[in-house]
Amino acid sequence: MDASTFVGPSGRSVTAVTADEMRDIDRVVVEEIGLDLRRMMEHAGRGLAEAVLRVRSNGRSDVPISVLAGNGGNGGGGLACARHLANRDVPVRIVLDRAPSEVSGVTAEQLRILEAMDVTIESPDCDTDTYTALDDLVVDSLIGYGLTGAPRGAAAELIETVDGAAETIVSLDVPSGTNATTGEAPGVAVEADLTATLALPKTGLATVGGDLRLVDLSIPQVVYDRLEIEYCNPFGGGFAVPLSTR
Ligand SMILES: NC(=O)C1=CN([C@@H]2O[C@H](COP(=O)(O)OP(=O)(O)OC[C@H]3O[C@@H](n4cnc5c(N)ncnc54)[C@H](O)[C@@H]3O)[C@@H](O)[C@H]2O)[C@@H](O)CC1
Ligand SMILES: [K+]
Repeated sequence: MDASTFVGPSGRSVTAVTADEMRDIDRVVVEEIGLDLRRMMEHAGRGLAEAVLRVRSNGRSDVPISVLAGNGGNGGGGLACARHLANRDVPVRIVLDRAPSEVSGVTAEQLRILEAMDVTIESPDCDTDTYTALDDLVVDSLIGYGLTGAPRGAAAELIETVDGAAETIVSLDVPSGTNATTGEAPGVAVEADLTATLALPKTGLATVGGDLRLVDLSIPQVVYDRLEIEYCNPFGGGFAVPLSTR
């Protein structure tokens, strides 16, 4: 992928990375720098919430929000976002692609916080009609760069439902069902109006529709230097920037 495909507001090129390169970045950040997933997930959740609130303030200021969440890092970022929304009295509910008891790791920690806040949490064992009646504004955090093969099970059902039901979809990192490296969809995929992608754009986003926003995870320059990935802080004095493609 041509490194100049993505352009920040200053007109400067922003390097795109494959899923494998992003995994390498995550590994160096965690293992060599000590910036752990919990911390980065908080940045992801806040950046996503800020993007969602911008969309909602743009003529949709009273609309409730459904946050679709999977069990991985992508779902955890969506759950952290939901906390910020609930803290601002935005009517928000969580729609999981599995039972709450099957959510694990750091993502389960995010879920426990929402349970303690009494945020509504639905899962496939809920009443079917309720489960699939999504709100007009949907946050898609089912699957990120960890997609393997065509979406299956409840995740696939939710992707199909959201594409038909929601007026506006904001996806985290990549639209769920889209291969982050190639942009191809091996099965159903979310059609996002806006994708809030994390740290650096993923190469596959070059061929995906909708607007694009880059959210800072606070990954230091040294990480990119160690991996010989060209990086010049694209955020300026802020923490998120719109990206365009060329
Ligand atoms: N620096 C980072 O690494 C951070 C990453 N975050 C997010 O975490 C994501 C990566 O996390 P993970 O590696 O846990 O992976 P993902 O969360 O992208 O995907 C794993 C989840 O997707 C499900 N899944 C994968 N393929 C599926 C299929 N075909 N059908 C149904 N379900 C499927 C898996 O069961 C699992 O629940 C990134 O895309 C990013 O959005 C952020 O939340 C936090 C910071
Ligand atoms: K997603």
